[in-house]
Amino acid sequence: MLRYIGKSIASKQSLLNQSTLVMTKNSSFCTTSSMLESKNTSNYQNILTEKRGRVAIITLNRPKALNALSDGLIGEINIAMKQFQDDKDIGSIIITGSEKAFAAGADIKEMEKKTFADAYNGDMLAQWHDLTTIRKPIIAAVNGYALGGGCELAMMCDIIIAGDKAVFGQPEIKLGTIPGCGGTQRLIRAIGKSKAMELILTGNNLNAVDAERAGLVSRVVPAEELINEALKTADKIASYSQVTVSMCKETVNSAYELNLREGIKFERRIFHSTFATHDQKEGMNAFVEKRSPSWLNK
Ligand SMILES: C=C(C)C(=O)SCCNC(=O)CCNC(=O)[C@H](O)C(C)(C)COP(=O)(O)OP(=O)(O)OC[C@H]1O[C@@H](n2cnc3c(N)ncnc32)[C@H](O)[C@@H]1OP(=O)(O)O
Repeated sequence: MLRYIGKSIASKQSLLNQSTLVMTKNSSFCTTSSMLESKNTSNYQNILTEKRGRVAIITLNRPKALNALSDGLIGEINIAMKQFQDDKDIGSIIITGSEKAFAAGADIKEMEKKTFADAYNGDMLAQWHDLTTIRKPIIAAVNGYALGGGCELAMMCDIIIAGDKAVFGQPEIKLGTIPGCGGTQRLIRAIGKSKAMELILTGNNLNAVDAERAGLVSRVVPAEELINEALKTADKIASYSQVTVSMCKETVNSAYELNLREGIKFERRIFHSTFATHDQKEGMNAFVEKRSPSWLNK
């Protein structure tokens, strides 16, 4: 499926389509308004975190710098992600920014004076990739600018939902450098070589509608509806068996690494292994008995 419709859409379809029928019957599914809320009380300087029922939300919070992704900000994202990864009550994670900017890229002021030795010896930007080790589904809810590292951060997530004013781009060429956090690799996989090459070589931006048409984002919603729409999707995913959701995410992501034959075989083996879980028995039995499933591996 990934090879036909792109990762952002494939992840969403794969994770959502498991059982629409079951979801409509599932009493544990809660609407965003009825979900328990708990706001962040920790000492983060650059992000806010909160829980809404089984969904965690990380909000980038450097408004004066348009959420430029400083080392400190990325470090805090990694700490929060790890905490939510370990939190059994959380089933999916949303990462978002402000109405003006998801993130305007890596922090240029922080990078400006670095030498090659600083960059190389410090393995600059390497810590960003920690995000890709998180096994719970991550939705990037993007309003405003997602440029450079901001676009790359969104592409590291599993699903991108865009507000209608969102703007994507890889403007590094204008700064005398190149994308350094997966942009040259992930963008080409998301939208194909010609479009990716044009964006990266010109530094031009892509608006939300064009980003959806190109397959970079799974859907576009009115800017003011972005968080609610992302929450509905995240909440639905979080209501399924967590072990199955993680298997699903891992299998979809394997299409990035494997050729078709290996990928199909890997998928079949993971599919087989779902038959070792309680939740496969429960899900199928609930369908047969016309009742809502009660997942064990929440
Ligand atoms: C991984 C890598 C290598 C990278 O990501 S490199 C960075 C790629 N990103 C970019 O090149 C985008 C840089 N930003 C911009 O082009 C413009 O800020 C935008 C996004 C078009 C918005 O323009 P405006 O609305 O006019 O806002 P603008 O006044 O430029 O920005 C507001 C503040 O945010 C700061 N800012 C914006 N993007 C920043 C960034 N990437 N790094 C550091 N500061 C940034 C900007 O310097 C300004 O600060 P100050 O008020 O102290 O001057």
